[in-house]
Amino acid sequence: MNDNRKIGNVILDLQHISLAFGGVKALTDISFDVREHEIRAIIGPNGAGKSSMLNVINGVYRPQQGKIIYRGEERHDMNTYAAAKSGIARTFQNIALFKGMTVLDNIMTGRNLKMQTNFLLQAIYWGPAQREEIAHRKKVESIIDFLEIQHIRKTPVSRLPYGLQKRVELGRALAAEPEILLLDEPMAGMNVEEKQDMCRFILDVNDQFGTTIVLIEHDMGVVMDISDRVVVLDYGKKIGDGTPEEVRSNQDVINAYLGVAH
Ligand SMILES: Nc1ncnc2c1ncn2[C@@H]1O[C@H](COP(=O)(O)OP(=O)(O)OP(=O)(O)O)[C@@H](O)[C@H]1O
Repeated sequence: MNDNRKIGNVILDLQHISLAFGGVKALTDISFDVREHEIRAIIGPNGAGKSSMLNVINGVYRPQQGKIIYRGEERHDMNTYAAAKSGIARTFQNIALFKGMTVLDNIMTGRNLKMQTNFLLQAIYWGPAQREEIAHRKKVESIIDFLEIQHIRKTPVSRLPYGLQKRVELGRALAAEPEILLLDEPMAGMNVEEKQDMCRFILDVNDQFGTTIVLIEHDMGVVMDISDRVVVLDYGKKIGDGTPEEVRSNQDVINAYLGVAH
């Protein structure tokens, strides 16, 4: 096992998070933490609040109650830009790529936050801007190699099968060199072979780059196989939290998945 894989201290601590949309309580008093380098899954039946939780973490929604401690500091006034700038990248349930652009250019857009020179500076100081561009290209090419998509680097995304589009989306998130990678249903709609590939890449990202991963996934086999710890939501409340074995034997979790009335 690679040294990067050693699970470290708490990097993200969510304390008593509550979020409501008008009268709909999407999240009620949810607390859990995420440790450095771990793979942390959020599971739960439809409408349980999983996406809302991810949206709170990356600043799309601001909870009405609760605290978010990231790297030891309480986060205030978070928005998606600030979250991305602070090292939190994400992929979406529905692919959000520029369909007409090539794989290479899509992944390059993931470097935006890392770019120092703006357009004016690029015009005046062509040399440094060009050096920066070369460095970004190198990074993007290394991600393309890592994800084994060299053969499609110049292909427009719209021409790719679904599984490969999901891989490109992962590539774009990785281009930001995130500390925490949020994956919203990374295997949704995939066939068995595509799922196996995606599992391998997620484990490799975690292992080789040491990236902390928080993922929502409906495929229980996958979740139990690759996660270090799992938090379970149901109707916006936390009903379980622990290792896959602990969660699997938790009666509240079993009831929620079997649809037992509360
Ligand atoms: N923008 C919104 N406006 C109003 N209600 C919302 C909004 N987003 C989510 N909700 C509601 O909050 C609750 C939790 O939804 P959320 O999408 O977080 O669940 P989920 O566990 O991700 O579900 P799924 O597995 O179906 O994607 C649901 O009742 C949903 O209808």
